[in-house]
Amino acid sequence: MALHQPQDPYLLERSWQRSRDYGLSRHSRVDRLCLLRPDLQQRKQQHAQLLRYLNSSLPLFEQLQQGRRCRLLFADAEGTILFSTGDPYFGSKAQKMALANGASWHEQSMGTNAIGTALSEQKEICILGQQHFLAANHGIGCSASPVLSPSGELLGVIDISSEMGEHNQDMLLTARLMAQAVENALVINQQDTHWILNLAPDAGSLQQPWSGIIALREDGKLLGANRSARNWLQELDIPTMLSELKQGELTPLGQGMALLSRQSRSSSVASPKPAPQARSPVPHEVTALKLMARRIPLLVQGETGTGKDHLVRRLHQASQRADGPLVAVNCGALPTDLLEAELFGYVGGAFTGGSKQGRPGYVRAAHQGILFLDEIGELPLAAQTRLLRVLQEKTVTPLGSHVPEPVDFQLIAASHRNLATMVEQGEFRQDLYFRIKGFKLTLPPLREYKDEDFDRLVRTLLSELQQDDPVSGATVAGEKVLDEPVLDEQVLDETALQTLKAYSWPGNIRQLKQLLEVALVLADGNRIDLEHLPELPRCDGPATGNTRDLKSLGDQLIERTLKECNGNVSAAARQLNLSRTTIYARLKALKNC
Ligand SMILES: Nc1ncnc2c1ncn2[C@@H]1O[C@H](COP(=O)(O)OP(=O)(O)OP(=O)(O)O)[C@@H](O)[C@H]1O
Repeated sequence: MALHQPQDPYLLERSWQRSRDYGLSRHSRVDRLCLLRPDLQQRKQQHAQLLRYLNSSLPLFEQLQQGRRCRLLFADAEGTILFSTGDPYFGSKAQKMALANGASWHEQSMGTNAIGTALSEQKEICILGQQHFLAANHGIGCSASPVLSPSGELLGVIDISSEMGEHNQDMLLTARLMAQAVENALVINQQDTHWILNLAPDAGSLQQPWSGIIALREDGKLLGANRSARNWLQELDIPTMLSELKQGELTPLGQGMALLSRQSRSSSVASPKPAPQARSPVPHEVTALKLMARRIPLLVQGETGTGKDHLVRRLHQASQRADGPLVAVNCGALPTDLLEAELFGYVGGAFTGGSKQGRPGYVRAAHQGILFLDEIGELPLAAQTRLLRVLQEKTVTPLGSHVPEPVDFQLIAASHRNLATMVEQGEFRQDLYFRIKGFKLTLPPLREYKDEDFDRLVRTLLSELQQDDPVSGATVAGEKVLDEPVLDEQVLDETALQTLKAYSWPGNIRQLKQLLEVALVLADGNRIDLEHLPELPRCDGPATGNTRDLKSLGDQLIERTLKECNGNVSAAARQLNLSRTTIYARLKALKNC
C-alpha cells in the first residue's frame, strides 16, 4: 500500500527530531522497556473503567477487522500497553514481545511510532514501515487515535498494528471509532450524571458515535463532554437551555439539533465497580505476617518452584513494611570474592577495583524494609559468621570501616536445601540456623496439594495469566483481580483439570504455570481440553513412584470412563465433558502407539 501522508507535513519531521533528541539513532538496538507485574496491575487498575468500556466495544473491532492479521492495543498516556487483543500469530517473536502488555511505546524508547507520536502530538496518526524512526520497526504499520477523558485530558491511545503489508486505512478509522465509543461511555457513565445532551448538525446524526455528548448533573452543572461536543460548549447557555429543552424532544439549537434525555438508573453504570483487590492472605501468610509484626525472622523452605519468592513478595506487600524496600538477594548468585562487599557494603578505597564512593551493600539497602536472603545455604562460612553478628547486634560495619551503623530490617531467608542436614554435616553454622529460623514455613510440593488447594491454585494462575496474557489479553478488564478468582468452566475442562492433578510436577508451580500459559495459547480463546495440554516429560512421581506423562494420564481417564460406559463413546464423552471427536482422536493415537 502507498505510504500514508500525515495531514500535517511537518509532523513526521518533528517526531524524528524528538527521537534524535532522545538520543536514539535509526539503528539503535531496541531495549524493550517492560513494566514489572505489580506496576502493570496498578496502572490497569487506574484505567479499570476505561478498559471495561474498551472490552465492551470489542465487537466493533471484531466486526470491522474480521479476518485481518492485526492487534488492537490500548496504551496509557505514558505509552505503556495495558491491553492487547487480536491475532496472536501476527509478528515475529520480538514484535509480539514489544506489543505485549507492559511494553513501552513512548517516543523516548521507540522513536517515531503511532502510539508514541499520537501521544506527543495529541492527534490521531498512522505510521507505516519506514516512517518509524527505528529500523527495527520498519516491518509494521500502526494507526492510533487518542482517548480523552470527559474533561479533555489525554488518557492514552487506541492503536491497531499489523504487518506493514497488511495495514490499511480502515484501521485508523476503526481505532477512531473505538476511541469515540470509549470516550462516549466515559462521559455518559460519570458519577452523578442526570441529563445527557446529544448535539449534532442534523437530526440523522444525533445518536451516531461521532455526535456531541454532554453530561450534566441534575442542577445543570457540566460534568463532561466528548470531543465533538467540546466545539459546542462555548455557544451553550446551559441553564437557559435546560429550562427550554423538553426531555425526549428533538429541538433546533444554533446550527444544529439537540436532544435531551435523562440518564435512567438502569443504564447508568456511574457507580464504579468495587475497586479490584489483591487476593487476601491465606492462613500461612496470616501467621507469617503476625510473626513479622514482632520482627521474628522467617525461614521459608521448599523445593524449587514451590513459590518461596512469590510468598515473600506477597508478605512484603501485606506487611507493615510495605512502604520500605524489599531487597531480594540470591546468595548462590553472588560472586564469592565480592560476596561480603556486596552484602555488607564497603567504604571508598576499601579494596582495589571497588567503587571510589563505596557501596551501602544489600543489608543497609534493606533498612526499614525486608531483606530476603534466598538460597542462604550457599553462603560461605565466613559470610555466615558476619551475618550472625549483624543479626545479633543490629548493626553493620562496612568493609574498610570501623564504625558500626544501625540497621533495622525484617529477615526472611529461604533455601531449597535442608539446612538442618547441612548443620549436621558442618556446612551451615548451627547458631545462625537457630537465629534465622524464628519460624519455619515449609511450602509443600505440588504433588502433595489437597484437591481443593490444587483447584484454587489453577484458578489463580489461569486468572492471572489471562489478565497478563499478551496473546489472549482480550479478557483484561481491570476488574478481574478478585479476591477469589473464578475459574470459568469455559476456560478449563474437568478432564484436563483431573489430568493435571494426576501429574507429579517436578518443577512445581513454575512448571504448572508454564504449562497453563502454553495451553491458553494453544486453546486460542477456546476452553482448554486434553488436546491443548502440551507433552510433558515422563517423570518419577515421588508420591507414587509411577512414571507418567500428561497425555497418558488423560488417556487412562478416557479408557477407564469408556469401560465404565461399556464402550459407549457418546456416554463417555458426556461424562468427561469432551467432544466425541476428541475421544476418537485419542483412541486412534493410542492404537497407533
Ligand atoms: N501461590 C502462587 N500463586 C500464583 N503464582 C505462584 C504462586 N506461587 C508461585 N507462583 C509462581 O510460580 C513461579 C515460581 O515461583 P517462585 O519463583 O516464587 O518459586 P521458588 O520457590 O522461589 O523457586 P526457586 O527455588 O527455583 O527460586 C513464579 O512465576 C510465581 O509467580
